[in-house]
Amino acid sequence: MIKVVGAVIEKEGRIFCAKRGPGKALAGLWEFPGGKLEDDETAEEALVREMEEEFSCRILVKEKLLTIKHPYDFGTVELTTLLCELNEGEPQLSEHTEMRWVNISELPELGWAPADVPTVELLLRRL
Ligand SMILES: Nc1nc2c([nH]c(=O)n2[C@H]2C[C@H](O)[C@@H](COP(=O)(O)OP(=O)(O)OP(=O)(O)O)O2)c(=O)[nH]1
Repeated sequence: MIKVVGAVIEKEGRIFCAKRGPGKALAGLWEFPGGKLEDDETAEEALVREMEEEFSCRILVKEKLLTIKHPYDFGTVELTTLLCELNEGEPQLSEHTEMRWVNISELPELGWAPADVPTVELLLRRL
């Protein structure tokens, strides 16, 4: 099981979305930025670390949204999504090809990593 955490960062009704870079699993699909948990790390700690490493910004975790298992051909991912806000700095692009702040109602228009779809649906229901 590959444990992964993703940040649903909200600002004024928009959500921060990132497009996975080339040469990785699920390249070219949109995701909630984050990554794999390291040993002995909580989901919250992993997410704060990943946002600093990949986007050079500091986030504040507000609440857990959901945990879902998704079987891919390379293994099963257990994705936990956490609702967050930006605390310090603006996200800077590094490993991803593109980043966007998207209105919640427009989230379904992006091509999402399959494991992210239940979180997108949850956000739409909470509108
Ligand atoms: N970060 C992230 N990964 C996701 C999401 N949805 C989803 O299926 N995944 C999958 C893609 C990858 O197989 C795995 C996360 O790997 P990653 O490549 O982002 O993690 P990482 O930065 O720790 O990885 P690494 O390249 O250092 O090994 O989870 C999502 O919303 N965010």
